[in-house]
Amino acid sequence: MKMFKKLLRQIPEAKYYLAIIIVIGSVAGSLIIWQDYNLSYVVSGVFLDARHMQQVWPPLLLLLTIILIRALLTWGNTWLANRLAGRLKINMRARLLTHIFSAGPAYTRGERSGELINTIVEGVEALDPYFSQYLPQAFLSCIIPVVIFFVVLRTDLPSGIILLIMTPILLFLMAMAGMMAGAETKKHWSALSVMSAAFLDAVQGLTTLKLLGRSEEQASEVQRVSDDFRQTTMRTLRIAFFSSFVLEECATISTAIVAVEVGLRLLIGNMSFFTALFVLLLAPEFFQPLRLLATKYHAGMTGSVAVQRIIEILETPAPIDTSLVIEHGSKETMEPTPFTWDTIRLENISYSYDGQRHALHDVSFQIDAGLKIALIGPSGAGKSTLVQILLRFIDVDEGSILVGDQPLQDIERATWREQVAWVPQHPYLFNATIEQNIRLGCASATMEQVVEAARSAHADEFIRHLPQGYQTIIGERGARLSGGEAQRISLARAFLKQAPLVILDEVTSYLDAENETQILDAIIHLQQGRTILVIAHRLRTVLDADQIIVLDKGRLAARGNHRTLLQESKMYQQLLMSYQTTERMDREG
Ligand SMILES: Nc1ncnc2c1ncn2[C@@H]1O[C@H](COP(=O)(O)OP(=O)(O)OP(=O)(O)O)[C@@H](O)[C@H]1O
Repeated sequence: MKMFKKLLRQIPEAKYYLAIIIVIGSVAGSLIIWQDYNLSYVVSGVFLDARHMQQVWPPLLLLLTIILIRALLTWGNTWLANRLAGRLKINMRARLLTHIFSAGPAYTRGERSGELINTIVEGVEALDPYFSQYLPQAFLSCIIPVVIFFVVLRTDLPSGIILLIMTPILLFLMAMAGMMAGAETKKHWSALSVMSAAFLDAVQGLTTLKLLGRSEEQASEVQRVSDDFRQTTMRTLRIAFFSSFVLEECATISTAIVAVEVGLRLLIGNMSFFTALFVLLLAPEFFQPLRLLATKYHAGMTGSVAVQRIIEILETPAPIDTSLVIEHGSKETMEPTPFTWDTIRLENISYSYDGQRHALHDVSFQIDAGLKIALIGPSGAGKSTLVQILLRFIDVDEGSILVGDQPLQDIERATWREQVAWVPQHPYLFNATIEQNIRLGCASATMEQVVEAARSAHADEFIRHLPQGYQTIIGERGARLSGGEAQRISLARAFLKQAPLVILDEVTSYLDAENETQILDAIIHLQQGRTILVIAHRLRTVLDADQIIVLDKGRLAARGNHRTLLQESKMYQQLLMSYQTTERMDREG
């Protein structure tokens, strides 16, 4: 119930839809009493009181009208429920995606992508039967039987008492079924998430697994989790079918008891035929909502587990700004915002992912506009964390970052990100056309500007040789491009964005000579007139830098230019030696 309230808080309009569905459902459900009343009147009038057609014509007409109204109300309710479910799914998927984008890579790195995808696809899908069937039925099961009970009680006290005795037994059985199904559905959901994650891992890591000769082990792991999933599915379905069967039987027996009691009293002349027939018609209707609820129980349980996970994701603290930023993508314009700065000062910043170990500790340095800063350090030194902070995917725990005189945290994320272009080591390319991929740098750019950016990134030539040029679809993650080509598309995005600060994670993987020359050339071109912060992996980049920042185990180990660091920093000397060795090995193949 708590989760349900939280979900309704996320989607307020669902409340109104649900209220209308429940009101219409209650009216349609209650009309059955009137319908049964008229039916009993007509049947007892014709068979026992030998009434003529003219005498029963008005109640018969009324009966047909009620049946028609009920049919219309039920149809309208189904339409409304499906509409609510459809809107809800679209809304929820958008919210989840926006939230995950907003929480940024620091969040997704700590989660299994397969599990997140499962929640966005399957979890949101499970909201459909939950909202359109289970929830309205759960409410109607509380309303309609109560109304029918009071009508039966007023019409015939003994039958009312039988219903009163049978109801707690039925409710107890439902509660038992609910408890068993609840625990099993949770297991079922987590087995589904584990299976989705395992499949995604296996597909994404296919090349690595094949090369290491481990594909069979991974296949048997996938087989194992699939088997787990099959078993939990079977268990959940067994419970669902069994509980549905028990409830069905209990409702049938209860109706039969009322029928026997009414039949006996009718025989001994203790009851009128009209009352007996009316009570007999109402008794199954009393149990009908609960029976229907039992058939929707499984969908309801799956939905409520999915709701829990969805709320958990949505409640993960995320930055206030929910702008959608993909790599260095700016949202709208190429126009520079009226916002200038000449320095970025990092003052004693610290950050920890888990609240225990510092990924960055007490780091201070300054980035002057127009200069090229190289960031170096051994693996795990905190370079990527620093970049994540500057891209505002995470905020510092301690210390401050001043852009000019303004604290970075006070600048709206979207405004700040318009100032920054990010060229990662492994750029993410979407399964879209080349033009659309470059255009992520600036949505409103003209085609000429896109081509110009591609030309500056030395990408135009190879693009023109592709079958459909700029309109070629490049496959998931740019599967149909080489590493160097993907890198040049990413650089074209950065050119298109025209941001004053470029953050660059230099390519380390081996590129062929032509690709390497073109990329280095493009980077040099990109650096002109801009401030550059580069996670350097090449000797030449380090030597070219105006300032070098050396990080080690999250701390600032040294800073200065090449000449001073060579004399003063042992760490720097060691890093230079390791760069030299790597590059020599690369050259020697
Ligand atoms: N999402 C995360 N959750 C928890 N710890 C993390 C996370 N990302 C990084 N870390 C830890 O923070 C520290 C700094 O990592 P970071 O990725 O910033 O280093 P790096 O210098 O970029 O390393 P590399 O050169 O290998 O990419 C490491 O100890 C790493 O294990």
